[in-house]
Amino acid sequence: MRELFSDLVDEDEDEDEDEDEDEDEDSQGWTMDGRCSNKSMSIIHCQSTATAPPVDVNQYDHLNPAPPDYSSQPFTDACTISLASGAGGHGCISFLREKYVANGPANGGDGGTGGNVYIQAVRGETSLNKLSRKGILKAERGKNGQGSLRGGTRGEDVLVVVPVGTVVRELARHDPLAEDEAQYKCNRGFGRDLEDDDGEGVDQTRKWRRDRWLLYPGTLPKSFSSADFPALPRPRRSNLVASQPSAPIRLDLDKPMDRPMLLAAGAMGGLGNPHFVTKSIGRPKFATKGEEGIRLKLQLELKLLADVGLVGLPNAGKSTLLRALTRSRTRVGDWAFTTLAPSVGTVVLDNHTRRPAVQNQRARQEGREARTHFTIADIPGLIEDAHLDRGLGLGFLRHIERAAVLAFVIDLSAGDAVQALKALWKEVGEYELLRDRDVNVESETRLPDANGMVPFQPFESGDSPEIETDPSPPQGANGDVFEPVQDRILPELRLPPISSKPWLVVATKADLPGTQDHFRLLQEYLMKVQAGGEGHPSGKENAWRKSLTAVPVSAINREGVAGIPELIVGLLEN
Ligand SMILES: Nc1nc2c(ncn2[C@@H]2O[C@H](COP(=O)(O)OP(=O)(O)OP(=O)(O)O)[C@@H](O)[C@H]2O)c(=O)[nH]1
Ligand SMILES: [Mg+2]
Repeated sequence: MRELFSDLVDEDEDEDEDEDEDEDEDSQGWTMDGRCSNKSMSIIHCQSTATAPPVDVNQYDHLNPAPPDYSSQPFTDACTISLASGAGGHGCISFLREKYVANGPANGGDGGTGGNVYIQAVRGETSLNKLSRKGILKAERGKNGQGSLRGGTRGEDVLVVVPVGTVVRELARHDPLAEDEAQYKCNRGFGRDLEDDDGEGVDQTRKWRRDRWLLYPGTLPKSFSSADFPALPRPRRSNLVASQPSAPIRLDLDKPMDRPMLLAAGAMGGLGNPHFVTKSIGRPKFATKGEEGIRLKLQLELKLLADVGLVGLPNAGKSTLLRALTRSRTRVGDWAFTTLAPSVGTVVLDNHTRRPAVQNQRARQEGREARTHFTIADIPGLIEDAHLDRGLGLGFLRHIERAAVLAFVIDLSAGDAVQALKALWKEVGEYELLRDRDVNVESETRLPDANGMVPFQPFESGDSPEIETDPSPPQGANGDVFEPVQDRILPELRLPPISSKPWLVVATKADLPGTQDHFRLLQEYLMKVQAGGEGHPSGKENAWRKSLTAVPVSAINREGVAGIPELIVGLLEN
C-alpha cells in the first residue's frame, strides 16, 4: 500500500525530471508534508487538483526509482556532548514562630538533591543527530529548602537516549566535590580553627570557605567577613554515586537497555540551619549552599550493528542490492556517492509465518532456533586510496567492522572484477591499520613508563592517565541494578581482524553485455584463493578462505538474489 502511495507521488515528480525538489513541488502543487509524512493526504490533494497529470501506477519500480524517491534524514554518527548533573539546592535559614513562641528554634529545611544524568540505548533511534545539535544537557538543580523543616524537592533528571551500537568515551570530567574532598583531607576539616596561623594562604582558605555559607536574609555583605562560622561539614555525595561507572567512562552500548544507566549522580543539597545548633549558638543564622554537580564531556560514536556489511566501489549497485533483498528505501542513482549515510535493511526470512524460509541444517542439528531475520548495512562507496582521505574517506567502514559477514559488491560492467576486489580489500586493510593505531594510541601511550611518567598529550587534556590505566570494575557496583551494563566498560576496544570474517562476493549488473568474462575470471580467482594457489586479497596469512563464493546477480531485475539470504545465513551460522 505504501509503495503504491509513494508511487503516485514519484510518478508525478518524474514528469518534468527536475532534480530541484522545491521547484518540482511548487510546479506540481505538492507539499513537502503531503509527500513525506502523510501520503494519503497527497492523494486527496492530487484528486482535487485539476491540472494533476494522470498517474500510471505500474511504472513505479522499487529497484530503479526516480531520483527524488528517497527520504534523507540528517545522519550523525559521531559527536561530542557535555553533560552536567544537577547542583544541590541551598539549605534554609528559618526559625519557628507561632503564638506565644516569638523566638522559636531553628527549623530551616535542607536543599533538594540535583537531578541525575542517565543514558539509555534504545531501538528506533538511528542517529546521534539530535544529541549533536543539543550539545549540552543539564539536569535540573535541586530546590532550596524551606521553613518548617521542609526539604527542597529533587531536580529533574536528564535521559540521554542513544541508538543501539553507540560507543561512549569520556573526554573530560570536572568534579568539584573531588576538589572539596581533597581540601577537606588536607585541612582535616574546613572549619578547623586556622585563626592562629597567619599568612596569605590561610586567608585564601577562609575566603573560599565562606563562599559555602548562606547568611540570614537581610544580613549585610560585610557580615560575611566578620561572621563566625562553625566547621563546614564534610562534602557529601549521593548514595547513587556507587552505581556510577568509574572514571573514565567507556561504554559499549551494543544491546538495547531495558532501563537507563546512571552516568552522573546529582549533587547533594545544602544543610538547613538546625544542623548548626550548638550549646553556644542556639539560633544559628546560617546554612550551607548545595554542592555543585559533575560536568562530563563525552564522545559518542555510533557503530551500526548489522549482521552483514556491504562493501563496494561507488555506483557498484550496493543500494540497489539492499533494495532487492529488503524493503529498504535507500537512495539509488546513476552517479557516484549517491549514498551519503549508512543505512540498515532487514531481510525477513520467515515471511511472518514463523516458519523460516531458509532452513539451517546446523542450527537444526544443534537444536537452536532458526534465524528469522538478519540485517544488512549499506555504506557510502569506497574509492581507491580512500585511506588518503579521497572520496568520503574510510570513516564509514566503522559501521561494518562489527558485521559478522562482509559482502563485497562488485560491478561486473566496470572492468576487471578481480582488481576491484583487491582494491576494496586494500582499503579495508588500511582502515584496520588506522583503527589499530588508534587503539594503540589509547591503550599504550598512556601507560606510565618505568619512572612512572606518562607521555605528554597536548590535545587530550581531559583524559586522566592515572585513571585510564585502571582496568578494575567500578567499586561498590556489585549487586546493583545497573551491574550488567557496567560490566561492559571498554578496557580496550579490541575487535577481531576484519580479514578473519567470512565474506562473499556479489557480482552485480550481470544483465549487462560483456560481463560474463569478468565473472568467469573472478570465479577462477576466488577458487585459486580458496585452494591456496593465490594469496588472500587482504594480504593476510590467516585470513578466512573456507568457502569463497561469487554470486552473479542483476539486482535491478531482482534476478539471482533469491539464493543470497540462504548463503548469508550459512555464513552467519557456521
Ligand atoms: N543494469 C543494471 N544496473 C544496475 C544494477 N544494480 C544497480 N544498477 C544501477 O547502477 C546505478 C548505481 O546503483 P546504486 O545502487 O545507487 O549504487 P551504489 O553502489 O549504492 O552507489 P553509491 O551509493 O554511490 O556508492 C543505478 O543507476 C542503478 O540503477 C544491475 O543489477 N543492473
Ligand atoms: Mg548507494
